[in-house]
Amino acid sequence: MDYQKLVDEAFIASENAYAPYSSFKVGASLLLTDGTIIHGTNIENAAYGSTMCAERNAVFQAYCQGYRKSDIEALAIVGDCSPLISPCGACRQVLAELLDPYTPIVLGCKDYYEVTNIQELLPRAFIGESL
Ligand SMILES: O=c1ccn([C@H]2C[C@H](O)[C@@H](CO)O2)c(=O)[nH]1
Ligand SMILES: [Zn+2]
Repeated sequence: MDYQKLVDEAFIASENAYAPYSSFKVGASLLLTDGTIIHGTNIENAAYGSTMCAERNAVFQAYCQGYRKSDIEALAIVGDCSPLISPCGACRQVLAELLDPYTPIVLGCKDYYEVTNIQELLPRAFIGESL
């Protein structure tokens, strides 16, 4: 899999970020098994808590289009930060439910990336099977 291409796609996505409050533009890109790439960006709000993160927007968009976790090959998340962006707790909780545990998650910045997964980012997650 071409992780660098997915990182590049996430940076393209970040150009559409709506981040007037933090000025911190985040981009996400999802590669699906049928080759489709879905973008997400952070969308902020004057009521700060109503902000939505880039990676949740991307995964929610995939689900809105009818895709499910088995259709998701990889997720990239990028931001202009050093060394790497790190998804917030709310996103980790959502990704634990909507991605397979070992689906590659690529965390990127301008010239460096690392590949992880949600099992590593949120071990022992609370998931629906616990209910
Ligand atoms: O993984 C992350 C981390 C932060 N943000 C956004 C939320 C907010 O708009 C801005 C600053 O926290 O960055 C994301 O979209 N994804
Ligand atoms: Zn988040």
